[in-house]
Amino acid sequence: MNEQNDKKYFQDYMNENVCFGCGIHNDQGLHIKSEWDGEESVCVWESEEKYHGWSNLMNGGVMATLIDCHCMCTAMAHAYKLEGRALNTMPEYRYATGTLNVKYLKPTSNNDPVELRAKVTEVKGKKTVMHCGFYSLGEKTAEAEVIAIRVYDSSQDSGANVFKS
Ligand SMILES: CCCCCCCCCCCCCC(=O)SCCNC(=O)CCNC(=O)[C@H](O)C(C)(C)COP(=O)(O)OP(=O)(O)OC[C@H]1O[C@@H](n2cnc3c(N)ncnc32)[C@H](O)[C@@H]1OP(=O)(O)O
Repeated sequence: MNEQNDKKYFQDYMNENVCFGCGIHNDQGLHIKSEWDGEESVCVWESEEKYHGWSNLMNGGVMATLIDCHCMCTAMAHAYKLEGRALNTMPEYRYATGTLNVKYLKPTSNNDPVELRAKVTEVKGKKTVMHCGFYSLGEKTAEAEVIAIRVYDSSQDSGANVFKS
């Protein structure tokens, strides 16, 4: 078996995740894959024709979704890391977007893979603040300030929690 096929990403540990951007259980989704590169989390993603904005440029909403999901998954992985435990351990945490502030700096080509690099800048209680750079051919074409809020903790009663499903 190809070594690449054995590789696991943050999203592979998110049970029951049907999210359009990061869910492994969404057949129509973007299927982003995030992993650590030192203190930063990295996601490389290739566009398809259905995600075009202009014929040669990426759609800005799709870019925002990539940033959003990469950062929510990064917040989750970072929380586990802070607790010194692996992603396949309990309790499970999930994060939702509180704030997503994207600045589009330059047009982004559809034709080449894009790279997202996120870094956690602050953790306070259930809030994780991140900066995310969005790169095309090594050039930064967008950047974002993102705030994730922990909305699910499997060790707590989730009876009335809408984020459980
Ligand atoms: C097992 C499960 C399976 C499912 C897997 C699914 C995985 C899916 C992954 C999907 C990924 C895709 C991603 C998606 O698409 S997620 C979908 C889009 N996002 C939402 O729907 C979120 C809707 N909003 C809410 O539910 C609540 O307002 C949230 C959860 C955001 C806050 O909640 P709550 O009201 O309880 O919070 P708190 O009052 O205790 O405040 C706590 C701290 O947070 C600070 N704060 C509060 N609000 C905001 C804000 N908007 N921006 C910045 N900061 C905010 C606040 O000042 C305080 O900080 P500090 O004062 O202490 O410093």
